[in-house]
Amino acid sequence: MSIYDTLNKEQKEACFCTEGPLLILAGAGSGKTRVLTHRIAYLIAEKGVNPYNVLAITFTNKAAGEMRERVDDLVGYGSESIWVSTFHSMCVRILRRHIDLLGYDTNFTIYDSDDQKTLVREVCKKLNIDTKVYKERAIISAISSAKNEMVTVTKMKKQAEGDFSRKRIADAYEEYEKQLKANNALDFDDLLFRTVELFKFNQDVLEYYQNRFLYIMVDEYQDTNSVQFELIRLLADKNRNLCVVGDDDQSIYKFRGANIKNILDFEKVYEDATVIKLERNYRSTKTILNAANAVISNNYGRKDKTLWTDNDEGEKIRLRSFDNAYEEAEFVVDDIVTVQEAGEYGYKDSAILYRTNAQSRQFEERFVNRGIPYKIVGGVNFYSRKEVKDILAYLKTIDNGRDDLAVRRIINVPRRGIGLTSINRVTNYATAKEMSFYEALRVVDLIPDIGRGVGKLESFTALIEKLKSVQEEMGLLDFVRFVVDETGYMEALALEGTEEAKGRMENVEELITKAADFEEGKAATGEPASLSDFLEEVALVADIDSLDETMDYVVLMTLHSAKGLEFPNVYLTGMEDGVFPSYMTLMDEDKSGIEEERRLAYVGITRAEERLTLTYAKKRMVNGETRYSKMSMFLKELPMDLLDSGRHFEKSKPEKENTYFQAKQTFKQKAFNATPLRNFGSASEESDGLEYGEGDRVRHRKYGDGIVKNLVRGGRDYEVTVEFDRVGQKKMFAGFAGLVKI
Ligand SMILES: Nc1ncnc2c1ncn2[C@@H]1O[C@H](COP(=O)(O)OP(=O)(O)OP(=O)(O)O)[C@@H](O)[C@H]1O
Ligand SMILES: [Mg+2]
Repeated sequence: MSIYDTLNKEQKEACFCTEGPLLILAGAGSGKTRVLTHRIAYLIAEKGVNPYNVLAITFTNKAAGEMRERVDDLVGYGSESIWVSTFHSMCVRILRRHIDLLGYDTNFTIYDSDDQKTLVREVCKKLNIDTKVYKERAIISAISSAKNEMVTVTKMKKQAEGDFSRKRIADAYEEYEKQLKANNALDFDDLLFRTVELFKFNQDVLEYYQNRFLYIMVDEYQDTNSVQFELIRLLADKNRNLCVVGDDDQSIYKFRGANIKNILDFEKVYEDATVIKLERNYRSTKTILNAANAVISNNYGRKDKTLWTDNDEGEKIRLRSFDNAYEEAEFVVDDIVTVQEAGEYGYKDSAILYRTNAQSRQFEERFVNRGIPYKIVGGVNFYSRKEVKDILAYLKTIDNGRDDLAVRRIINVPRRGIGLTSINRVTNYATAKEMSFYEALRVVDLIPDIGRGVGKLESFTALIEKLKSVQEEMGLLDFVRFVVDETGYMEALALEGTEEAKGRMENVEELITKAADFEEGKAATGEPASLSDFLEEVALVADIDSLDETMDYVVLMTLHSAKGLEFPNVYLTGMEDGVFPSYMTLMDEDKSGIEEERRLAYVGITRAEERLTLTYAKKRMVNGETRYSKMSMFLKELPMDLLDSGRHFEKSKPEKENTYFQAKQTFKQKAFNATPLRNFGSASEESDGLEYGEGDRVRHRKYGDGIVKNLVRGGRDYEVTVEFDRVGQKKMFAGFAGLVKI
């Protein structure tokens, strides 16, 4: 039996159609991603294509990793030489090699949205732009849209002629670009835009990549934007072996410039394109699929598609209403526990989906109280936390002294008595002399009015220089540790002694663990782990990438993050008009907003394999205000015969009330007993939350086996000391360590 026998007729056709442009247009769960994987395998194993000549683009780094693994399973060799990556990672890789052609250093820094905000604030200050009139967020989004549409500063200025407020935005864009360049930094949108520029103005570089990428594949094509399309078009121009897969019904990133036209017009751009439709869904029960089809059929202007499945009818979809968000969360968490205890679905089989990140809190609190392992994807991204950004700013300063934002961020963190006046003087001097902030610091004694601050500034520079000088001699992990110690960062947190400071220390530890992982990963491929590479990886990890299927935890995330994923048991929560669809889209005259929300509902419903629960609350706090809402219009679009809406009527019966009351009591009892460990999976329901004790042998995913020497209870967690067989003694927080008794 060959590996392709597991594909149906249309899937096989798509898999074997390797030459020329190909559009695979198909609904959710029809095996698009699976076909891509098999197609790569086919190219390599059957057509003898060198893996080096294959480029596959996925939506997340995690999906890229999975695709590579699957190809490896299928073919058994070569998967490491395929370029499987997100658009952003691909562009970083290309720019690191060639961006000097555009006048940047190849060790450029990547700015995230926080850095962008800081920069825009500075730009507004410099240009005297009133941020009450021109909101920072609006400026950022105008710049971002411009870049996604490949509108340069010059072009925007031209477009803005005669329009004062657009001209102000264009001015801001210009200054923003100037500062980015001066900082040798790129924002996320630049990664794509600059790569397109690189290709457009350097024919030989473009040709090099055209000759390399003989076969190009793009997953989740419906969410590509103009600049991404241009990039693909340029790369595929010579060989035209371009295969894109997508579902116009799942286009949900319009707010990030995704252009649904890219998929709808594919056949116009590539007139000779083969189009293959996949109509059989392998993921969901008939009931779930029918519900999804019913909802999406309310959208206009879709490509006609029918999706069917041979799977079972399955359970009815449960619809539940609640008086408030508190009860909603209680029900969902309770239900997850019930099916887990009944042995029906493990924690990791259950996913809670919602429209906005803020909705996670209610669920999170209940999970913490009851000691149930869970993981929030999104929300406050680990890498957006202050302490993590601080340490990264140190590393950036060491790696690329030209990143002024990074240097200014940590010059007085921890406190060194360097005041704003001194910092401003250095900034002014740097601007006047057209040098970077750090360069100015290195010649600080030349700054005329610097005054008494000079000594402190000099010792800061001395510290950085010292760190730079030892960097070469140390491995990445040791170096990051050294930075954390030498800068006094951890010590300052330890001195604070608060719960919050302790949480921050844990996050710094987690960053160190990340460095260890990174070093190990590189070691496995025989490459050195450089600081620049590490910073690059960190800059690009989307939160979804941290999802680890081997861990048994409930996953919580927004509908946007859930794209491409599947779970046996799914809860779609907050199904209220004003929440989902969002208030903004409801108010809008233009119905395209509602249609986009409806596609999001379609994405949500089609994540479920077997069991789907839809919930809504009549009352909920939104932005600090109590809001009363009606059930979502999308719920009304569901055929009644697919729904089981029974139980919420029962709920008003006194008997049921009692059960509720009792259940609440038990929760309280448990909450009192449980140790609120963090959401890293090692929490259990026992009062101490740990399955090992002193003297036990345990296993750590990085350090291997060892023996527990000591366990000290801290405020939120245990500090465990383990003597590892391989690496000696290590101290760690239980909630992070993921130690398993052996
Ligand atoms: N021919 C097949 N035989 C058995 N299982 C299949 C087949 N094709 C796809 N599947 C399974 O169906 C599920 C959905 O497949 P996949 O994720 O590739 O769909 P998709 O079209 O990419 O979905 P989405 O639109 O959500 O991204 C997966 O679990 C996959 O393994
Ligand atoms: Mg997919």
